[in-house]
Amino acid sequence: MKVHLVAACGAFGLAWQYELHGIELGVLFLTIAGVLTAELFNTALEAVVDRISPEFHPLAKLAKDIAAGAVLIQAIAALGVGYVLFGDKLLK
Ligand SMILES: Nc1ncnc2c1ncn2[C@@H]1O[C@H](COP(=O)(O)OP(=O)(O)OP(=O)(O)O)[C@@H](O)[C@H]1O
Repeated sequence: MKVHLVAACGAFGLAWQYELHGIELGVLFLTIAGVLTAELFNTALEAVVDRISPEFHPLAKLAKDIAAGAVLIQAIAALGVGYVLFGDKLLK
C-alpha cells in the first residue's frame, strides 16, 4: 500500500506539472482508485485467511494468489494508463 501511495503521489505530481485536466485527470483518478481499492481488498482478504487458516492450505494459497493477481492486473493497467498519459511528455 505504501508503494502504491508513493506512486499515486508521483502521478499526481506529473498531472500537476503537465497540467492534466478533464477526461485525462478523471482517468488518472479512477486508475489510482482502482489500484488502491484492489490493494485494500487484497489486504483484507489476507487478514481473513490468516485468521481462519494460519496453517498451510491449498485453498488459502489459492485465495491469496488470486487476490494478489487482482492487484497485479490493476498495477499493470495503471502502468499502461501512465504511459498513455505521460509517455510522450516524458520522452520529449
Ligand atoms: N495459509 C497459507 N496457506 C498456503 N499458502 C499460503 C498461506 N499464506 C500465504 N501463502 C502463500 O504465501 C504467499 C505470500 O503470503 P503473504 O501472506 O505473505 O502474502 P503477501 O502477498 O506476500 O502479503 P503482502 O501483501 O503483505 O506482501 C501467498 O501469495 C500464498 O501463495
